[in-house]
Amino acid sequence: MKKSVPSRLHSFHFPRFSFFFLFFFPFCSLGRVVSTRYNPNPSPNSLSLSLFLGRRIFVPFPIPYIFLILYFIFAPLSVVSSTPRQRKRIQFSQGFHLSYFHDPNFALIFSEFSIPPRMRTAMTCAQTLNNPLSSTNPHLLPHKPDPIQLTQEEMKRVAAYRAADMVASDMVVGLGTGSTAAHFIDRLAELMHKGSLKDIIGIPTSLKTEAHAIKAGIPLSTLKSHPIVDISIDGADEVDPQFNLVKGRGGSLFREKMIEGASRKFVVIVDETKMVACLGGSGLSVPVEIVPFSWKYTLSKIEKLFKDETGFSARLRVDQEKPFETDNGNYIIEMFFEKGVSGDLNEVSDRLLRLTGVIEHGMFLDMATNVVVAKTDGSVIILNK
Ligand SMILES: O=C(CO)[C@H](O)[C@H](O)COP(=O)(O)O
Repeated sequence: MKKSVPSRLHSFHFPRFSFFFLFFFPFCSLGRVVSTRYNPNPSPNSLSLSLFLGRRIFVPFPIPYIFLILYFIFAPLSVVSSTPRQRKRIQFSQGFHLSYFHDPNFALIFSEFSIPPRMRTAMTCAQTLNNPLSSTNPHLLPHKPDPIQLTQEEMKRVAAYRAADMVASDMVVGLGTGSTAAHFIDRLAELMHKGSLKDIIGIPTSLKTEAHAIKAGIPLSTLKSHPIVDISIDGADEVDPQFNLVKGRGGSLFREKMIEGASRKFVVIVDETKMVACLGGSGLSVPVEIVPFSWKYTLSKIEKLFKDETGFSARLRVDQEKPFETDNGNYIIEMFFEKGVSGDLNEVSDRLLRLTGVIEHGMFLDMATNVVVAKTDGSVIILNK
């Protein structure tokens, strides 16, 4: 059992001066009785010993009664608190407890009602400090809960849910691919089923997303039927300060770039770990989709293009010892930049796209209109172009 710390704030110790009332009452009241018997104009301070004289006790003089009342309130308590006795304690839930004594003269005697330490601390702080958290006295501080630390998955969900608020009824919505976009699809479906969003049409950016959206009950269409997309919401692997992105580590960069490029608004949803100073700066791959035919030729062309880039390397993406295939039946070349992609990104993009065999690359330049960034503390920042 925790030892409670005595404090004026959390426990009330009854005064120890009740004996004063015990003795003073008879002197006062009987002084009045005696004086009325022997003296037609009695003084209230006359001394008498006849404490229990029936009717005569009801003298119209208030002071003895006040002392009597005070005595009955304080005497038992002061006796207890001034006499060393074994204290008993009843523990209630939530940390409250009641201490008491069993005294032969006064039976059960209430002694102390104690407030739980956590409430006590809060009270202490509330009384002594304007802002308890700014106190320099650690003993007065309430227990500071650890700051929220979201996992990366939780951050992805936070960003996705926030972005779902940007969708309105009757919109054609580009549905991204990846784990962050998957949270968005779940949320979108939830809002549609609740009736908060009506008449949504989704355009999936991959076969995986298509399957997910069908399962979630989102009506789907294609870019052919809906060439203008109101809003696309998708994750990214990297976001630089100009909202340029690296996408496609999930392998869906071609369809993503097409659908997101056809969108009035392209909202990128990321956790804060995806924010980089320059593309490729995370040290992870920048993907390029290429045709499978003579892929080694295309790989060698890419290597030649970046031969002056220190620490550059490129390789074919493999999945279970076989070349990874995109939804379009193509391969992916993964490019690695030791210090990020240098030079003019548009120029780098153009040179890459001119290489025979290259279909598309994962640098999404000047496409995103908004970036929703979830932070580990649970807050969300929305960056608008
Ligand atoms: O571009 C993508 C798929 O092609 C993804 O959006 C990107 O890889 C981010 O994925 P995740 O949300 O799982 O981190």
